[in-house]
Amino acid sequence: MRISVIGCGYLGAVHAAAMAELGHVVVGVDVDEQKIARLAVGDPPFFEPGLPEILRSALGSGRLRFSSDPADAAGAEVHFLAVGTPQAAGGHAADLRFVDAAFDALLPHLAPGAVVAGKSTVPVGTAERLADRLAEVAPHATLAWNPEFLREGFAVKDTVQPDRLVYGVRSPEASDVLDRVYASAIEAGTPRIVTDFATAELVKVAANAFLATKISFINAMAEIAETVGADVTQLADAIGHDTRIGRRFLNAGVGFGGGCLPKDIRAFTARAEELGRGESVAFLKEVDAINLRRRHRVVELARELLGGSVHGRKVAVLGVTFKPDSDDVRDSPALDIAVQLKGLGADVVAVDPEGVENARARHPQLEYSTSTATALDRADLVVLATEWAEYRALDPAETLRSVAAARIIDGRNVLDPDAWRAAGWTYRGLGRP
Ligand SMILES: NC(=O)c1ccc[n+]([C@@H]2O[C@H](COP(=O)([O-])OP(=O)(O)OC[C@H]3O[C@@H](n4cnc5c(N)ncnc54)[C@H](O)[C@@H]3O)[C@@H](O)[C@H]2O)c1
Ligand SMILES: O=c1ccn([C@@H]2O[C@H](COP(=O)(O)OP(=O)(O)O[C@H]3O[C@H](CO)[C@@H](O)[C@H](O)[C@H]3O)[C@@H](O)[C@H]2O)c(=O)[nH]1
Repeated sequence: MRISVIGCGYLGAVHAAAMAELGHVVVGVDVDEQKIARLAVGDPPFFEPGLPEILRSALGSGRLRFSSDPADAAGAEVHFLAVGTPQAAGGHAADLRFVDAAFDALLPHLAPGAVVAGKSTVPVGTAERLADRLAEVAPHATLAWNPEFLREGFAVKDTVQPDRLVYGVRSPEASDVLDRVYASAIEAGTPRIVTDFATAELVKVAANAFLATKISFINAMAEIAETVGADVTQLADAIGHDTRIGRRFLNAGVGFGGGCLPKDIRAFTARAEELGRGESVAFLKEVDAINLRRRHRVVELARELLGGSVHGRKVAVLGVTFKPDSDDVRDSPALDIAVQLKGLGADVVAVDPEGVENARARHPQLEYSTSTATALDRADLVVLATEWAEYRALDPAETLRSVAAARIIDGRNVLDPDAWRAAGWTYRGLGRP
């Protein structure tokens, strides 16, 4: 099939390359010419495992190209909208300017029968508004909403083998077109839910709200565990054995960040308030508040371990990305902690295998390194903030030789407290003794 993908960021670039790998003929369109130039030569502008390989393979096959001109999307049977929907400046609602601009730019290029399939995460009601506009301006085309559930770090696998497909449609024809796009996943047994626009939009934000709530639930338990000397990791293991609860997304620590969960729960709350249903999701404000408290808790612990003040003390912050295997620093708890410590006068050196460039662009006031050894050298305190494999694998005895003082805060509860204490470290986790 001929496909266009409008917006080639973390979602769109992977979607475009994966669709071409599956045999479709794809054009990726983005307003960012630098991004397009890099993608066109097989050099992804961000880190995502497996993306360079499928990108180069798809470009080599001749089935994938990139453009900054929306006119190049003309002729596609399906146009996926994958532009950003960030938190609006000064508020909590989603900023839909990019969706509207991309949609408007696409309108003159829609062939008869074309399907415009929204992938971006949007407030409920957006699809209906866009469908009404389409009916006025390009009645020969159809709108569908096809939310995306990929996780960064696993984006290629999640795109090719999604857990489920959700189509918000108004006609069986639009659903049939999407079935042809996803034929290989459907043949492999991927469940598919065909529904209306509002349900499709809500499925996406409900899924992220649930995941965020699960994380904040366990972090709330961590707060209680800290108070009574209990161990939240054992608590999570124990409740996670109940298959109704499940162990996944019960890792207590510095909390959730990224370009999705934080902004999506805030936008959901803002939209529910607009609809006069703010009370239905009022708990999401608490989910957000618990999440942000965990970052402050690390800063508090740092002060405590350094005798009341971090001023002038060297703190090695291990990790700046919001999760491992990504270079994404949007709303990253790790970076926020580094910034807060720096704001209190600490001599912070932040280290990360992939995220330093993005972090520096946002917070140039911090000192960065890509070398763990440099960061650890004569540190008064080590904060493990993002659980990259190389930080999880640190050897306590060897690490001890680099630092000025053996103090560590394990912000992700991934180290073995006994091993670190046995090597002479003052170890503090979050919600574990
Ligand atoms: N990142 C994820 O893991 C993920 C997963 C599922 C859903 N989503 C949702 O997908 C959407 C995109 O997220 P992202 O993380 O890829 O964002 P991103 O910021 O990485 O990418 C958005 C891209 O859209 C481009 N763009 C903006 N205006 C444009 C226009 N008028 N025409 C063409 N391109 C334009 C930008 O230049 C940018 O490259 C958001 O709604 C997000 O919530 C993201
Ligand atoms: O037990 C856990 C699990 C995750 N996290 C944190 O939660 C955040 C989000 O993690 P994850 O969901 O794996 O990353 P994303 O790539 O942001 O993916 C989420 O957001 C995407 C964008 O909407 C959705 O498509 C995905 O389904 C949804 O998982 C990260 O900061 C993690 O460190 C925890 O603190 N504890």
